[in-house]
Amino acid sequence: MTPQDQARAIWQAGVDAVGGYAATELALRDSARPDRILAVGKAAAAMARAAMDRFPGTPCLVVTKDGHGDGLPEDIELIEAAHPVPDARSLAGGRALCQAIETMSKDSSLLLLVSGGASSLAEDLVDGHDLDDLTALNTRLLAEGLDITAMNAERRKISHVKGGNLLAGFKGAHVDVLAISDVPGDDLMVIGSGIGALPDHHDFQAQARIIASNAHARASAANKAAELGLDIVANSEALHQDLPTLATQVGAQLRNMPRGVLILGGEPTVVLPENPGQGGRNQALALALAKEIDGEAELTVLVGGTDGTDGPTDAAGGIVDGTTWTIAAESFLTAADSGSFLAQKNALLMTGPTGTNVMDLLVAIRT
Ligand SMILES: Nc1ncnc2c1ncn2[C@@H]1O[C@H](COP(=O)(O)OP(=O)(O)OP(=O)(O)O)[C@@H](O)[C@H]1O
Ligand SMILES: O=C(O)[C@H](O)CO
Repeated sequence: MTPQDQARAIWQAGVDAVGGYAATELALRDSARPDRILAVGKAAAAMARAAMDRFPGTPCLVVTKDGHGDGLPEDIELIEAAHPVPDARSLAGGRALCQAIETMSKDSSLLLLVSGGASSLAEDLVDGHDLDDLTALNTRLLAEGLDITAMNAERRKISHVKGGNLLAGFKGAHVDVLAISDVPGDDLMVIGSGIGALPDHHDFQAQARIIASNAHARASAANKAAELGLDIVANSEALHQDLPTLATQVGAQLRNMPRGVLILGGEPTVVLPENPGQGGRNQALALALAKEIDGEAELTVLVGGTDGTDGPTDAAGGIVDGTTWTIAAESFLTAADSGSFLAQKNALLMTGPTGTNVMDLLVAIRT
């Protein structure tokens, strides 16, 4: 196995361990049949499939990202919408979720399946705001280098579904919320801007559980590395700063690491130029790290979004080594066009939607 194959296998083991289907299936093992299933987020289709296999025939609505609902059975109602910047279908998704909840009867029970991406995919705006405001807000937030906690605090301010507002409309008896976390601290008020958060005051019985997270993925990635006979040099959720700072820090860590595997999770923040090129956080970090490890023949670094789609691209991330960087790469890095450079070098990580979303995962190997 080449170091590149090993890095791919370790990353994939991490992602597989937090698959939306398996995590939901496990979580529902002892649950009673709900009257309605609603699923929203990038992992919504996988989570809904598991719920429908467990409770066939239950009315089910999935609101997910374009292409992420492919192949869903016809008895599941599907709304696909834009991500990371919402579109009119996001408003349709938000309204459909609200309507589904508001029409539930007094003694009914709801299963709500939440995963990251929901902030963009489902929205119902408070009075005085329209789609133009929504897209402008999101475009600005995505370019400003804010972390997800700060970004989602802004998104909640104009939303009728976020911050516990969706479940505030539930007049039934019981709600079970299962969430896959793609935020630091696994806070339900931040995942999807709190679309699955419980309102401050409610009369229904409620259970809310985080069923998969970045920590789960990293633990399984580390198990895979051990299985491959590699030493774990470090395993932590450390990717939470702005990209240039992180590239410098992780770059130094990589240059100094002994033989073995380094596993890092998290979500770097990115400040974008006015007209960004083709890329995403993971591709940008991979390319910035290629510069840091230029000439280090024993190092291979894979950086990938666990959802399988990095920024507004089809790639999940990038895989680089000590030979990837060239002088020409500098202008791609500056123009936020890392994807174009990595594509030329055949260094893109392509997985397609993975059925989960637990932030980003970096796997570095020194042979
Ligand atoms: N050309 C680019 N180069 C680098 N980063 C980019 C580029 N275009 C967009 N981004 C970044 O991609 C991120 C949004 O895309 P992505 O879907 O991967 O994020 P996400 O955090 O996984 O979304 P969510 O949290 O809603 O699931 C933002 O951080 C944005 O700044
Ligand atoms: O949708 C969102 O807000 C992010 O993915 C965090 O959950």
